[in-house]
Amino acid sequence: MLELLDITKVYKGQKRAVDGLTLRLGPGLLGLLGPNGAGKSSLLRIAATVTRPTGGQVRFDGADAVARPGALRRALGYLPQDFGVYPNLTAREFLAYLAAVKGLSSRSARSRIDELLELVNLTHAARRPLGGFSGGMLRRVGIAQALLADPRVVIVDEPTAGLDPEERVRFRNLLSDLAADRVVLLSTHIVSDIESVATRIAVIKDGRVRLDGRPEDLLRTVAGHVWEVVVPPEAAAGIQQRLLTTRLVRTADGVRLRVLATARPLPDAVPAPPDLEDAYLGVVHR
Ligand SMILES: Nc1ncnc2c1ncn2[C@@H]1O[C@H](COP(=O)(O)OP(=O)(O)OP(=O)(O)O)[C@@H](O)[C@H]1O
Repeated sequence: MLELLDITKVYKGQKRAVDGLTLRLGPGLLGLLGPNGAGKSSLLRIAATVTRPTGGQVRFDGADAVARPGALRRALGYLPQDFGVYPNLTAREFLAYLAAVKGLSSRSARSRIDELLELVNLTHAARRPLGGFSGGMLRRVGIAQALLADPRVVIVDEPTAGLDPEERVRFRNLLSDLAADRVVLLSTHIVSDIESVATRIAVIKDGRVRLDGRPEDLLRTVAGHVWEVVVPPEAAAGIQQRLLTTRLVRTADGVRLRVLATARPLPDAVPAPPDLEDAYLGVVHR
């Protein structure tokens, strides 16, 4: 449905932010996972037709969405990373304004806005100016505006930044529901944001796809390579320098390290079942 084909993006005087990247998206939630600066936001801005790629094609239902972005824009809900609001408008006024921009009739906008305010848990704050909203509340307004026109394609850039744990869970579930019959593309550098909801994960680094598959494909890349070991606190730093450490927990007995290694890295190390965090770090540092 939405195809990003051999996309490159070069900003003036910079290295390639996106470097020949291809993703073909159908219904489901694709989690775009990558460290800071990997090129996630650049790619999402291109997919949302906000920025033009330096090279490559964006195709929506087979048609060129760079030359003629109208069809994709009408089908799109987009939450950019740096989402801005008008501080003097109330949540309801702001959403009504954006609904008008998107061409929704005022009657259907009104009921849709009620529904969305409820969905993002902001009904109680609907009549308050956005200037007084917390970061998490503003993020939820951003999510609501992305869903205004009942989009077929939902693109959200680091949507859980600033949300508290309860809001994160709520939001994960919401996106998972949406993805049942829509294209949902979500970028994050936090593995737990997409754990258990992504049907597909693309790990990107330096503007390239390092792995693209189901969560179980990602897990398979480190099967048999995850180890846990408890070491005295004074030994932990040295091991961390030598081995890729995916977790460190201080316990009463010492420091419990989780490390990636192709063979048993220390005599006391025991094998552990891999999780997505191990697999992601393994792919990024490979
Ligand atoms: N408008 C811009 N002008 C110049 N360089 C840019 C611009 N936007 C991004 N870059 C550069 O492109 C590279 C990729 O950035 P991008 O924001 O796409 O990555 P990201 O994976 O989204 O990272 P983050 O999670 O930090 O937002 C970085 O080196 C960044 O400095």
